[in-house]
Amino acid sequence: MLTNIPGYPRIGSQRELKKACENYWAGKISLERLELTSRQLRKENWTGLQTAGIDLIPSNDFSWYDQVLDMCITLGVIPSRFKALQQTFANPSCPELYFAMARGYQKNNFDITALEMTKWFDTNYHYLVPEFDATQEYSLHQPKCVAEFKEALSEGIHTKPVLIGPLSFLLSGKIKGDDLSMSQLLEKLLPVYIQLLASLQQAGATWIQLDEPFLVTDLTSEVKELYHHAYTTIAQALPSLKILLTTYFGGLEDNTTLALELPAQALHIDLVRAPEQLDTLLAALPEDKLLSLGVVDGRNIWKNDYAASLQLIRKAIAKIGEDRLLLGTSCSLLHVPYNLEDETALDPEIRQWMAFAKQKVAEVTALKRILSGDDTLLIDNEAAMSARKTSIRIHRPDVKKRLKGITTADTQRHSIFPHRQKLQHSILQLPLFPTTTIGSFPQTTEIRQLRADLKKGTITEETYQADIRHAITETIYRQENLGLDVLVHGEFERNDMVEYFGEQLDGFTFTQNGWVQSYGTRCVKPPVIFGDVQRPKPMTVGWSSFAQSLTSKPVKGMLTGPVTILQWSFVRNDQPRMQTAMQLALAIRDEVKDLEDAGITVIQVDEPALREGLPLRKAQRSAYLEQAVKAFRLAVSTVDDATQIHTHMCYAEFNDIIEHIAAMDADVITIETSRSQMELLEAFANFRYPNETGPGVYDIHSPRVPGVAEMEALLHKAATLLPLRNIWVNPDCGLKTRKWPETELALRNMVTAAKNVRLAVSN
Ligand SMILES: CN1c2c(nc(N)[nH]c2=O)NC[C@@H]1CNc1ccc(C(=O)N[C@@H](CCC(=O)N[C@@H](CCC(=O)N[C@@H](CCC(=O)O)C(=O)O)C(=O)O)C(=O)O)cc1
Ligand SMILES: N[C@@H](CCS)C(=O)O
Ligand SMILES: [Zn+2]
Repeated sequence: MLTNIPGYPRIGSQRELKKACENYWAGKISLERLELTSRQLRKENWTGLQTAGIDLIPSNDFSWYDQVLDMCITLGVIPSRFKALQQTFANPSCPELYFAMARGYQKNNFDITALEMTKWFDTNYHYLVPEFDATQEYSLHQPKCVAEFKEALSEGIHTKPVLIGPLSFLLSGKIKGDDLSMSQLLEKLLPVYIQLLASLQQAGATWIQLDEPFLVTDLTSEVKELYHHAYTTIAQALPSLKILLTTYFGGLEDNTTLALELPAQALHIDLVRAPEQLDTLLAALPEDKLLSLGVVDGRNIWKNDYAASLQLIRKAIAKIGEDRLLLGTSCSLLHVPYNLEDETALDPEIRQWMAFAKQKVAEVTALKRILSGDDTLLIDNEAAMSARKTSIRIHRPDVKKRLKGITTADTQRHSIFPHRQKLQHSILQLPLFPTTTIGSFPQTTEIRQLRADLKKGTITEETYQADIRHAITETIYRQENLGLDVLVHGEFERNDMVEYFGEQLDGFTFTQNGWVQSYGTRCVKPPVIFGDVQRPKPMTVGWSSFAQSLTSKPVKGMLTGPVTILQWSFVRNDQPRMQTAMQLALAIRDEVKDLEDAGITVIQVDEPALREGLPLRKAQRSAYLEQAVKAFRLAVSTVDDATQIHTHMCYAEFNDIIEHIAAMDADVITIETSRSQMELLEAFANFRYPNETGPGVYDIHSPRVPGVAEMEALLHKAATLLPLRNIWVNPDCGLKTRKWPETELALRNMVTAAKNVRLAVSN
């Protein structure tokens, strides 16, 4: 039985890659230095996996920014707006084009927007969306997967190159224009894929992993046909290729036959998300196919329950024999932190229930050793499992009792929206097209350093608080000078919009170095929910009240919603997720009430991850959405009609969930729309969404400063889609990743654009 890891984290155990890339962008280090760090990180991963005893060690799971973008560059899927830049930087080893596609490019007389970015399935990882159009001609460009395979070989390590499979690549992208069908596109891409696979084979690769996570989603018959066509064509062109067709994040369900019919030598399945699929697969597996069992959870940080895993593995052995089985993690370990050994401050009781990437790899090999008779490993594991089940740290009867007592009235505002809107307009007295921001302002090195100093003990809590108050004061004045209508305090006291709340709630613990890549060089440190959640005391009221005391303009209270806290944490797996979400909702509800009592008239409860949590299968979606909406409503419905509730969402498509967005009944929703040129707003228009809406007018992921005319045009477009009195003006998302100069310029342009549009509509 071979052991198989579908992918490993790449940011570096001490975030070395993040630092190297950011220093390269800032001109502080050379390309050679960035490449050196990258090579060191790859080598560390490969040797670590080899030492652990893994047979199928992934390569090409490394990326400077994103693996989907890597594939775009490799196959030449480059939007026409980058062509001139491509010619300017003709040297293939120059990463200027690569980073420009990721981050936009606004220098040397170029002004090019980045590729759109969106969620990778139901994860907090974001990928860059490939743009396909009829004019593109595809060909192989700098195939990094070949280079990395050879690099590993030169280190004496034979790896398994990992590529996104042709259909998942195609389905993760957007076809621009009506003159290119999916099948035409596939016809153009396939020869280049084949050429790429042939190059890998020529370089000596044996197993090649093709990731096809779309196989766990609902597929049309056209797409199923394309799957057949693509894989048959590849197999005919390269009959000796050993393809490990890899699925994850769910079960194959109605795509089981399809997945088994595709000519691949092995199929990887996720038995953490969908253990029930094992029986079907074992019964239907063709005799010449191998099955890779993903039994160790690649999406969470809990220790593997060996007894449960062994039951699945033994069943598979009994049916098809050890030789036809591979054993591994459910998906790439990209979604978990590197190494639990680095966590010296974790409570030892909770720590013994956990496993990070390095420990998960060890779990895979341990399972194999137990199968060959090493029972000691099993005994330790059983002790950890039973300690967790019986720990008194987990259960709080008062929380469970409060949850049981929730009534429908607790999830409903007192009056319907039109009544609330009238009241709020008369109190807030805002102009048409009111301007606001989404909450965070630049988290400068100085602000982050303050927190680092506080942690190290080199400054006192008093100094920290005074310096944060100073940052808030400056930011309130900056916003007043810019002429914004509804202000924010800037979120300077927060390391992260979820971790900050996790640190203050009971039932959570948090790590020192549990970083996980979110997009590009941006990482998050998800807190860990291990038990019943409760708010011991107010979390944000002091900062919000202070900010409000500085100005006569409304300052939005700023909270993270229950579904987003759930989605961006590592969640306990001993009760249904939605039960945890409702506990979180009660904690946020208490905070909302305290903010209102403190005189905050506008309160924003962010739910950017509401869509991320959507089940991948349509049949399970409405149940999830009903519960998610209920959790949001429970969190906010405690307020009076006069208090304006905002919510915010980014990285979301709204077409298929718009009725649930409406059911959230937030007085104002701000959304990310600029990268898609307001395309996302059409869902709101088609549904005649009744409440107020702030479609983002500029992309905050890029340092690029949008011009007044550009934002004005977007607002005019919004005005054709929504009632004028309902439109707010704001960026796509928070500004924490930006620098102050570009932020001020962009916001000044945004306020001018709003003023121009006000004038235009009043004439
Ligand atoms: C809105 N988004 C978020 C998502 N998920 C979250 N959990 N949070 C989000 O905000 N998902 C969707 C999007 C993804 N977007 C982002 C945007 C920005 C970041 C980001 O900026 N990440 C930071 C790390 C943030 C943080 O926790 N900072 C801490 C520690 C900072 C640090 O590195 N300190 C240094 C010392 C100080 C220094 O020299 O700078 C150190 O420890 O070495 C803090 O501020 O205290 C990032 O840099 O990646 C993430 C997702
Ligand atoms: N209030 C948060 C929302 C991010 S999705 C921010 O502004 O950063
Ligand atoms: Zn956002």
